Amino acid sequence: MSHSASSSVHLHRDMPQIPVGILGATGTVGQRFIVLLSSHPWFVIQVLGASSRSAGKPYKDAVRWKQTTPIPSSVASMPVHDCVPEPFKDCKVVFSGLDSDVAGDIEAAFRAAELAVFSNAKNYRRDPNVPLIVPLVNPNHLSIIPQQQRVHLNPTSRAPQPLSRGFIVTNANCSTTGVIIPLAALERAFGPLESLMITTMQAISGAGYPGVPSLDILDNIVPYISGEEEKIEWETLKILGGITEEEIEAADGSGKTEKVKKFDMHTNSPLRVSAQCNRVPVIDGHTECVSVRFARRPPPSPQQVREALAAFTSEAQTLGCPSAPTKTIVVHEEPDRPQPRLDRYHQDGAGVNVGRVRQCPVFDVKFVVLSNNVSIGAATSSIINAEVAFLKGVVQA
Ligand SMILES: NC(=O)C1=CN([C@@H]2O[C@H](COP(=O)(O)OP(=O)(O)OC[C@H]3O[C@@H](n4cnc5c(N)ncnc54)[C@H](OP(=O)(O)O)[C@@H]3O)[C@@H](O)[C@H]2O)C=CC1
Ligand SMILES: N[C@@H](CC(=O)OP(=O)(O)O)C(=O)O
Repeated sequence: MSHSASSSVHLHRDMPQIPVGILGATGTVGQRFIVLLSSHPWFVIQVLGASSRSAGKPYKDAVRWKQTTPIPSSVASMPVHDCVPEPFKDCKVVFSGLDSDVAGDIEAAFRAAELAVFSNAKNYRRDPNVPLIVPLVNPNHLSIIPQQQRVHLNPTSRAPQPLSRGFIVTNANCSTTGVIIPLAALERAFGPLESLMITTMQAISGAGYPGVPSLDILDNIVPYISGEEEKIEWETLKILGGITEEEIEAADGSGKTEKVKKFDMHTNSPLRVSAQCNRVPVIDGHTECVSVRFARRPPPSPQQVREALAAFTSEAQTLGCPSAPTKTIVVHEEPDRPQPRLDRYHQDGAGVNVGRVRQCPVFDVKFVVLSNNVSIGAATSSIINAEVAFLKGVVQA
């Protein structure tokens, strides 16, 4: 596929071809899945799903294709199915780009049918047993999956039995994803963060297709995106927090104890986050202005921050995930970068761009982040999450 494939795929040349399905295959995120997966070294698109408006049609007739490359010939004539588990039963992984109005019930039905679901939708991000993973930051949160499988029993077995293969993994909101990668790099280098102020300028593709009416967004900025600020403020705590383990009394009345994992939501080092979100007339690429105060005093200098960002590597990269960017964070020195039109397709949109790192007279440092909302902000994250799951043996090839 892209950028990093040449450097890492050879490490996993023996990986068998893995059948995958896509839910919401006709949407903005679904189309990005099609483009990325059609040249993936391991994953092979086997089944496509969308609404009843699309089901029964060949993909090329169901989709309003908005990508800059043609529909891959391998999927153009594939039939679109309803989003029910049966046609997907042989898929090792199901990627979901479903509208959140319907993702909740559909993804739960797929999990119950023992399918591994990697979702972009917001529905299960707050679930205490579902990992919320930005693959360049916290793939270690996959360790909650056995607990999720114990809680959601297999409905087809006679005696109550945990799921053995079905689970849901979510990725984060696209603005959370862009900003959390440099923040994780700073925490790793300089210890806990104390306060964050984040102002976003979000692309219209974030609202799906057809999205925001042209008469609202041309020559304009809309200073409101429903639910977005709360998502950034809350998701940041779940992703940057670790997982704790507690011994509690087992619910079966036997008097035995059991270990229960919990997301710690950054409770040991309280982090205050304030986000303000704006929709701007850019097609792809979310820009975010960030000010950070560190807990440790004295704080790092802007130069130390630049060096720490540039040096940051993710576990996904060291594991050899073929879709992980070679450079997780590109640090720009030019005074007027990053810019969406110039920087959003660098590394196929799999990494993030940071620039304008400088002293903040109110907090400690401030900088600008640019991330591709439909790539690392959506489909690319799900794909890397699935790659990590295979490399860690969470999903068997
Ligand atoms: N766009 C972005 O940048 C990001 C989006 N997300 C999230 O990803 C998900 C998809 O977003 P996006 O691609 O923008 O949305 P779109 O509106 O572009 O696509 C929605 C998809 O869901 C399908 N769908 C709608 N209703 C049903 C139904 N009743 N049953 C089955 N399928 C249905 C549509 O199929 P059909 O064509 O047949 O109607 C389509 O394939 C959302 O949950 C969104 O919040 C997350 C991060 C970033
Ligand atoms: N709300 C984001 C895109 C999105 O769908 O977010 P979420 O996956 O958190 O619902 C935007 O409009 O740019």
